[in-house]
Amino acid sequence: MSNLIVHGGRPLRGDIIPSANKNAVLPILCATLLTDQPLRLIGIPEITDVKKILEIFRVLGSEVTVDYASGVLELHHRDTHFDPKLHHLPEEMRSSIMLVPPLLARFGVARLENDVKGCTLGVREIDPHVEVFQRFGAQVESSPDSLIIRTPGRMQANDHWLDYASVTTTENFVLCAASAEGTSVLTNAASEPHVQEFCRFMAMLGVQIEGLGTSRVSVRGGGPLGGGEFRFDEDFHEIATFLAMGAITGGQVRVRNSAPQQFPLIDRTFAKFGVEVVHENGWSHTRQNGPLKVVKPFTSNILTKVEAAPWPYLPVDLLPIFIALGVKAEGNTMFWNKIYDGAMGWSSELSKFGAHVFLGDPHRLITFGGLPLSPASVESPYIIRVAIALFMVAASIEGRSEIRNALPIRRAHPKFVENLRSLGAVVDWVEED
Ligand SMILES: CC(=O)N[C@H]1[C@@H](OP(=O)(O)OP(=O)(O)OC[C@H]2O[C@@H](n3ccc(=O)[nH]c3=O)[C@H](O)[C@@H]2O)O[C@H](CO)[C@@H](O)[C@@H]1O
Ligand SMILES: C=C(OP(=O)(O)O)C(=O)O
Repeated sequence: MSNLIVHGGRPLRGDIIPSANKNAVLPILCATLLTDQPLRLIGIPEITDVKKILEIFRVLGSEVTVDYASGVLELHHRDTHFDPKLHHLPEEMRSSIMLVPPLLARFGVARLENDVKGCTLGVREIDPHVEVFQRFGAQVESSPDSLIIRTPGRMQANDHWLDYASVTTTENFVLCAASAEGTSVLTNAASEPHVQEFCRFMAMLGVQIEGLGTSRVSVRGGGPLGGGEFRFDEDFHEIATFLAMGAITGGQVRVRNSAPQQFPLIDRTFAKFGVEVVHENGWSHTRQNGPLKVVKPFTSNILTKVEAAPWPYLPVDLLPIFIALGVKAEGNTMFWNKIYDGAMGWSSELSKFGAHVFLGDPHRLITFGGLPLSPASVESPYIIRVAIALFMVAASIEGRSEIRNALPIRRAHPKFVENLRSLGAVVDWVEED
């Protein structure tokens, strides 16, 4: 087990250059397998999920050259082969599911392990994915530990309407549609910034996509796919996270941010805790007047509310970070996770710091913030952003705290501890058997 030890109570200050967004990088890595032409990806982050995907590419015989220091990845899937009896896709990460369409397109068969659930946020359905594969002509067979998916011939273009705007199902639809002859249209498509970034990569490969950033995406596929060079965008999760680190510790962190147009709702959410986010000259920083305080709504008898749902709502992966601010800010806030049914169970860990939180139902949590907090040893579930939120609370409290099982952070944030140290944090990884 990897634990984070932090000696908190120090205001964090300084500049951060954010890394790429794991949830853009991973579908893009999966998509590279569609083409046998050489590719150069710039800004590849050194995170465990990336390493797992690159490892399976090597096992499949692809050429992989990566230099994390310069952030350059060269990929060439020329002599790549796949055998479902021999090759297992990476487990404990959601993105493996997006290797299925390229495997189908190139080898007519894919095998998906059962554990592609990723963070333990509650139900992570695979049925919407299976429906997409079937609509494109795939046959899906269930075995005790995996699914075997086969396409008897070429995938067939089709139209589909999702039950809900699922991020990875939208990406899987685009991946299937890229290989299917003709135009396929997806309605109720997800439109998160990482979905848009992924679609821009697909366009670079030669796929024609319309409706980027909307809930109806049209994909013209079946043509030859090329190679090329692609530079990853900055990760809005990491930008918001480091801004919040500054705010919760009473410091001020400046983060490079080339896409402030993605931030209006994120900024308004910070403002609910008395934190102003300022975007200028390609950078963002926070400003606050004294300790954090929940801003009361004008409507009488309701709580200040933070609602997370598919984009353009507040991204659900940012909710734990704002819950940390809610614990610290004087006043009461209701946090509403409209997506996951099991993403709030960790709230009992917050009480170990002396925080008062109330889990009304699996989707709704109320923080009664601003109480005196003391350092503690807390245990993170396998949820990246929760390990970070627990760290944030700990960093705001004077004394030694421990976040046990904080390893999921390494799935998404390269140099997390190094970045924190550059801001003045006293923090270390400690390994435990
Ligand atoms: C690799 C990757 O990109 N992972 C992200 C992706 O996961 P992922 O694509 O798995 O998330 P989905 O959008 O499919 O949603 C996850 C689950 O939430 C439930 N659900 C979702 C939306 C909805 O309107 N109704 C509903 O019930 C379903 O049970 C679904 O299985 O999107 C999630 C939601 O932004 C993020 O937390 C994950 O970080
Ligand atoms: C939940 C996340 O990732 P995954 O879907 O891969 O578990 C996340 O990035 O916060």
